[in-house]
Amino acid sequence: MKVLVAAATQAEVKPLLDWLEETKTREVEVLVTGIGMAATAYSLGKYFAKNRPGIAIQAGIAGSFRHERPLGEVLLVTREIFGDLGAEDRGQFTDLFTIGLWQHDMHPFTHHYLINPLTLFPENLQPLPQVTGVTVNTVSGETATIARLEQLYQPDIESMEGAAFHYACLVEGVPFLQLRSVSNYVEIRDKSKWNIPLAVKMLNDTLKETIAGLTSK
Ligand SMILES: O=C(O)c1cccc(C(=O)CC[C@H]2O[C@@H](n3cnc4c(=O)[nH]cnc43)[C@H](O)[C@@H]2O)c1
Repeated sequence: MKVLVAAATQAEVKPLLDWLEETKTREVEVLVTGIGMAATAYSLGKYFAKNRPGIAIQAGIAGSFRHERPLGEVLLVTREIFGDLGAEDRGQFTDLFTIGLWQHDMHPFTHHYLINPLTLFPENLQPLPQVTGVTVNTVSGETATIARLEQLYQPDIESMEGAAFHYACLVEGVPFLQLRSVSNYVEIRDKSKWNIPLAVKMLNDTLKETIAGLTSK
């Protein structure tokens, strides 16, 4: 089966790239989409216009709203939402559903979430915690922003690409998985507390296992 791995940056999937080279795995294509929703949507749209993978896997690091989740933990994001697409109305954020520009159950949304139906689930994938992701253009670092996102959407993690990936795969009918490892907590910004090397290592260990199962390596 042809597997697409989409990542925002090459650094997030470098161990996987090295392993694919070592094992001479040919069924896997890695697409470095760039950071953010616009770059991800453009890159995936262009890719799907010419290619039809059996499964697409988005792999990346993320911030966790849940402080009980240890840094480095790998999560399967099964529900996504756009976190800052809307309008400000007298100091209050209102999303496109509440404004009425989008309907809650319009395709590909299910009650305003982008839900992975998990039509293809690799047998060897360890039972990872299934979580909800919110996707934003700006990494949240203010108490008011964090409280707003938690109150509106009850997210477990935050990324800058997840919802764009779910949207593209759902519209194209491509089975998909979003794997994220926790590199930091969503809190008042302190980059010294992030652990990107650990998150990248754990993410890539899970990615290799998943791909080995899909390609019988
Ligand atoms: O140095 C920075 O300020 C910085 C900010 C965001 C991301 C990075 C990266 O190096 C990785 C890019 C990737 O990371 C995801 N990410 C990680 N933590 C968060 C978060 O708390 N909120 C949103 N996104 C996060 C994101 O998907 C980026 O594409 C460096």
